[in-house]
Amino acid sequence: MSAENGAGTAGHKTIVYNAGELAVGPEGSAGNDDLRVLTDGALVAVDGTVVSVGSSEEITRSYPPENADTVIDAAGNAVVPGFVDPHTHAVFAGDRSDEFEAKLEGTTYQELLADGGGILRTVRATGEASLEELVANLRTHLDVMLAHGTTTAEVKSGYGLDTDTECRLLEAISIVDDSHPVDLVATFLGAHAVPPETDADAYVEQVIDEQLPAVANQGIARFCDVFCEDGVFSVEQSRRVLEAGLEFGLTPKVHAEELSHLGGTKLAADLEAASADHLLYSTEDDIDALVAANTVPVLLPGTAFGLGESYADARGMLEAGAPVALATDFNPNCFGRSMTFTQTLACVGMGMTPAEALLGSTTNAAMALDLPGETGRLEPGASADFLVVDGPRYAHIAYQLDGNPVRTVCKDGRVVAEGGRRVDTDSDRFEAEGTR
Ligand SMILES: N=CN[C@@H](CCC(=O)O)C(=O)O
Ligand SMILES: [Zn+2]
Repeated sequence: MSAENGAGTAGHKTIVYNAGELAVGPEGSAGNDDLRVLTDGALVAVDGTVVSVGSSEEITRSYPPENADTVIDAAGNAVVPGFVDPHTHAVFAGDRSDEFEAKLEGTTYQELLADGGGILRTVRATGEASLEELVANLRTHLDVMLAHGTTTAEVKSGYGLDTDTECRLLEAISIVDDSHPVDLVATFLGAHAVPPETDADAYVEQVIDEQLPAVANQGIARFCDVFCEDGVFSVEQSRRVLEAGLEFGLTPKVHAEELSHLGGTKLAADLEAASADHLLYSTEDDIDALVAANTVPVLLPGTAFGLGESYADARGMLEAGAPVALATDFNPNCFGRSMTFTQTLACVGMGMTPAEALLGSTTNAAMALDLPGETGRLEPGASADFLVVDGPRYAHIAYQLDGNPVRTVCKDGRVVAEGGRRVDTDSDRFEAEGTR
């Protein structure tokens, strides 16, 4: 279906045509605007930037496919923007699949954590891992994310809980960002759990006095996040960390109202955080505060699904005018790397429409990461990060229950994954397997 034909002169030209539907992005600036869809659509990009979108007829007349370097005949399948996953904990070591079994038998997430399991267990395994192992693990996870359509992802530190390991995690993120097609945004999450035999207040001081200056000096993290939760960090402790992060130029994010209602959503609004994430126990009042502060609600239906909890009130948030974003929350407690499964859960579990789920996985997710306004769209000026879906309509992303509905992934106008596998951009295999 795709071909690299080496026809280029100046600038690498990419063309995709015969898209049953081409999802361009929201009609307006973002948020809850309707999704703009072109039928029998096409797109052309030069050097990784979209220069034109329109009907296949118009585009192939102005830009003949034989003059392009990367040619994709979508053969009637839908084409959508690459997904932005705005909340992951994808850099860690160790395995917690036995905790999945324990939870099925009734042990709660909080009980595991209080017993030194959960996050603290991953912290022990991560502390023993070398930088090379962390880099290799992260690459493996990103290959899977990419093959499921994620072209930009946030990755948090948070399994270090000491200065050296937190910085090592951020370094791993930076190394992989430089050498993997998925664009990464790094978040510092030193306040992810209280280390064993440590007083929470004393640990908060350590995060502020030791970890934050080292992280700021390293210059990799853009955001500072906190797990604001009963039995983890209080609203006041969270505020101290986030305000200190702001002084170092790190924009706040908050894990809020995941397991109980504590006040993290209002804290996020008060600090004009980029996002407040989880929100399973947020109230209408909390959501109004987020909307007024332009803080993006990031919902993680995979976590609720895995924990057997009720989902966040996505419909209430959309009705309140919030630009609901979606994320995988990929971590050892929620071992899901697929933004397509996330969209299925958003639709079936939270009553979002496939269009809302797609906007939540593209433009709204980009807003949660303060990315430039064109991110997550297929309009002139945007990066040519797009997916060919296995089906004629974009609704197939959320509709298909049996695997990976993403056929082809293009990053910056080049094919980087096909048939569920990452491929080498420089390879010539598309000439052999292509349509021409
Ligand atoms: N809640 C805090 N952090 C993760 C879970 C991390 C873990 O259990 O390892 C989350 O967002 O769900
Ligand atoms: Zn999280």
